[in-house]
Amino acid sequence: MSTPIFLIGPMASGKSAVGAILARLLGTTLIDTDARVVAAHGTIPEIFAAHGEAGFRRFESQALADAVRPHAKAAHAKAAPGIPAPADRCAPAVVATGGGSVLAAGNRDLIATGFAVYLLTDAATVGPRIGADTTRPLLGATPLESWSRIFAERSELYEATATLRIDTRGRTAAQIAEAILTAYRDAGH
Ligand SMILES: Nc1ncnc2c1ncn2[C@@H]1O[C@H](COP(=O)(O)OP(=O)(O)OP(=O)(O)O)[C@@H](O)[C@H]1O
Ligand SMILES: O=C(O)C1=C[C@@H](O)[C@@H](O)[C@H](O)C1
Ligand SMILES: [Mg+2]
Repeated sequence: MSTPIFLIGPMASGKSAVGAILARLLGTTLIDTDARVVAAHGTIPEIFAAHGEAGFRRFESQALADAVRPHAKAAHAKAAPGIPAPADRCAPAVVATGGGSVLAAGNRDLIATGFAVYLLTDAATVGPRIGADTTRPLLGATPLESWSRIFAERSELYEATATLRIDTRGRTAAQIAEAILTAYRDAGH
């Protein structure tokens, strides 16, 4: 089983958009943990309203664990004597994480089992993307101020969790996906 690719980074950095292109390049479909949480539990604002941020984080951790479970199973089978190794050529899982997934140590440990790509960006770049945002409850009434504060709080966690950091500023999602694929291959995956 190939090493899974995890995309990490702040809200609107492009994890879902880049992930969809990267997955297509690799011949697989994107696993978007936010989308899985929404499919199972309702919209993100609804979840925050009903269960608080803590409830959302529990669903997020579960979605992340479910995303990597097939990989962990295959890695175990490979190590177990007498069990044939799974095909090595299957496409790696591409996982777009939620922006706050790095907050929990358990999530960071899971992400560290794969190739973790930090999509670096800044307030000037995401400003136009989050201006009228109603889908990200943490951004509230002053999205850019909230984004900047949250980014400052988490920046070190993104850096520490990443295998690779990509500066996404001034690049299209397609260019970023291509750069990740090249780095992933260069790293021997
Ligand atoms: N490199 C890019 N250039 C231009 N637009 C981009 C780029 N990357 C993403 N976008 C756009 O920015 C918006 C936010 O991107 P996306 O939803 O992928 O962010 P995200 O990191 O998944 O955010 P979240 O953490 O909230 O899930 C989307 O409209 C997307 O199409
Ligand atoms: O950065 C965050 O805390 C979040 C990012 C989004 O991906 C969603 O997971 C949610 O809006 C929270
Ligand atoms: Mg996303």
